[in-house]
Amino acid sequence: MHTAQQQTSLPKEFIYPKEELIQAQEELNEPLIDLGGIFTDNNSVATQHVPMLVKAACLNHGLFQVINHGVDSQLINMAHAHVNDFFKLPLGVKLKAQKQYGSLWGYSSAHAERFSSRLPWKETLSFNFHENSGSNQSVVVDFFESAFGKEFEQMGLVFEKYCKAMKKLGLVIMEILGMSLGVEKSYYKEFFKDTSSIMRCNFYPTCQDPDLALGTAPHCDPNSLTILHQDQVGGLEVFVDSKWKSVRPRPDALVINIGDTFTALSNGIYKSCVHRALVNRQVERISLAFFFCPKEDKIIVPPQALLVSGPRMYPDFTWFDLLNFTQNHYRADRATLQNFTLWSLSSKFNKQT
Ligand SMILES: C=C1C[C@]23C[C@H]1CC[C@H]2[C@]1(C)CCC[C@@](C)(C(=O)O)[C@H]1[C@@H]3C(=O)O
Ligand SMILES: O=C(O)CCC(=O)C(=O)O
Ligand SMILES: [Fe+2]
Repeated sequence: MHTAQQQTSLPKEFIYPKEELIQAQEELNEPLIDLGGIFTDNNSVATQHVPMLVKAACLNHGLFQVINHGVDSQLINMAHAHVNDFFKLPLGVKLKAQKQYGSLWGYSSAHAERFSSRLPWKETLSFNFHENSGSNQSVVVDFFESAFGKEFEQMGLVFEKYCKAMKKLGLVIMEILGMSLGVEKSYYKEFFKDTSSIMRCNFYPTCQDPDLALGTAPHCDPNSLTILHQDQVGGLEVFVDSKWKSVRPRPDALVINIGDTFTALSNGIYKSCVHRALVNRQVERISLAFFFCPKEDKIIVPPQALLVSGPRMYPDFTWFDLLNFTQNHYRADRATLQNFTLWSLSSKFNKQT
């Protein structure tokens, strides 16, 4: 048990073991990648330099930042302003969309509906994003209006636009990732064109004892790619070379990290980034995470070009299977993909016998 436990007013559900709380002493030296001017007239990536930088980061730790990414800075600011206003609303309003056990959508305070220890010091608002072919109906506006009422239409419209911009950028990154791995340029871009993704707004309140709690515990994102915008407070850290390193907030940049599903799609070549978020005593923090995911029923298979030099590292699975694992069987952490692999192999084995 933590020795400081008796001297803190922090509820014990929020206290993490001492060894998980060692703070970063240095900044991550991730590449800051300029996406300005890398496209040809038909919107295709026309430089080898960017894929080379991306490759180095993804072989090493799985995180890089991009600038001149094409997402309107006003849109990002509006998204942050709406999120700030949302989390300042009375609890009763936020609870209109209370996240239910077994669902990913809605408002959650500390994931207390799911877990009872190592609770994260955060509130979250999560919703689904996909583009309905043939329909003008926006899933995002629908979510806000049906959860909170017509007054939330504007927030829904801002986030609809934000998610569309994230999807567009996600597809560009997929092209860059394909080039960097030496596979056919359009392979991953095609694979993800019908993505159904998860948008999550994270709000980290100030914490009376930030040395005992975590905003988000160490984990790899189970999805394929995460595009994150953090405010200027700081708190995001990456585990690399057996040390925690902080990721410097840059207002004009988006943080991109590789998730477990992309690790599987690259046959284990690219690292899913181990990261966490700290909290602090002085100032609350907001981050906007767009979890870029494959369509739920698509089989995750690496391209043939990555299979010539060695065996398959992971079994066939779908995003539906891995998502279900993280929501119903296992709390996502740094070993999700490894444990999912063991679990799915043993459940297939059990089905056969
Ligand atoms: C599929 C998902 C599970 C989580 C939300 C999305 C993508 C990231 C995952 C998460 C953020 C990883 C850390 C643990 C987690 C429980 C959290 O702190 O929010 C994870 C999400 C979740 O299961 O809700
Ligand atoms: O808030 C952050 O900086 C990171 C959040 C995160 O890792 C997540 O939501 O998956
Ligand atoms: Fe994450």
